[in-house]
Amino acid sequence: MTARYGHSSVALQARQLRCERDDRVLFDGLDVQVHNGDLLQLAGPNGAGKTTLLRLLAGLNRDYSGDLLWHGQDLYADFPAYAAQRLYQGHLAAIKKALTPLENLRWLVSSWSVPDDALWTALDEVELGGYEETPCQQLSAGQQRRVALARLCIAPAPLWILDEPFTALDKAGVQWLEGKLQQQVEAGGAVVITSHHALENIGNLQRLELGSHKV
Ligand SMILES: Nc1ncnc2c1ncn2[C@@H]1O[C@H](COP(=O)(O)OP(=O)(O)OP(=O)(O)O)[C@@H](O)[C@H]1O
Repeated sequence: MTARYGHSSVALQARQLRCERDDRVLFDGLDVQVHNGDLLQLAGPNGAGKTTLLRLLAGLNRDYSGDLLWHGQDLYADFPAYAAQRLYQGHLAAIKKALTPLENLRWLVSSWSVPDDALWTALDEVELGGYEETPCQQLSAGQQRRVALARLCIAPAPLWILDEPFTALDKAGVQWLEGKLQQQVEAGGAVVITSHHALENIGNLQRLELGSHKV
């Protein structure tokens, strides 16, 4: 199929990355390469540094040494341009509970020009048809997660950085999300993900095990 996001070059790269937390070295000398069309799963025990690494890669934390590059350029050389290319979903759904799914989604995709009818279609795709204008505090945990994930349907970001996105999803939701990940890599997009969910069925899977560094 034609790759929406271009040929298979190195998209995101970490070189000799080091990060410490409270005098504990989480990783040191870490080299990571994510190509267009790759799905990189970060693995490792609780506290190994998976979320920390995702936040570094997303540009949400600058407490590191080493290099972080997006298509060969430092992440911070033109950070707004990088931020518009990557979609970050933290381990919490991180939606505003007083707002409706429609209002949340409008805010979540505000970096991109997404017409309102696409928001309705996305909410329908995540089985929230009929709940579009219900305050999110009245939705279940899985439905709230679906609100956050609905942006995967519409945000034209070539890089997805996802922290435990399967949390709270039911079987149908898990299948839907697996399908979205597959579509993203087939379209030449890249995904970096932490998940305890098996992702072996998705193409171009790579795994990076964290947690080998001691104090
Ligand atoms: N803001 C912070 N300040 C100090 N220490 C932190 C901070 N954030 C994380 N840590 C520490 O860094 C280590 C790595 O945390 P992190 O959340 O990256 O691990 P993780 O691999 O994602 O774990 P889990 O599987 O439990 O989600 C932990 O020991 C944690 O206590």
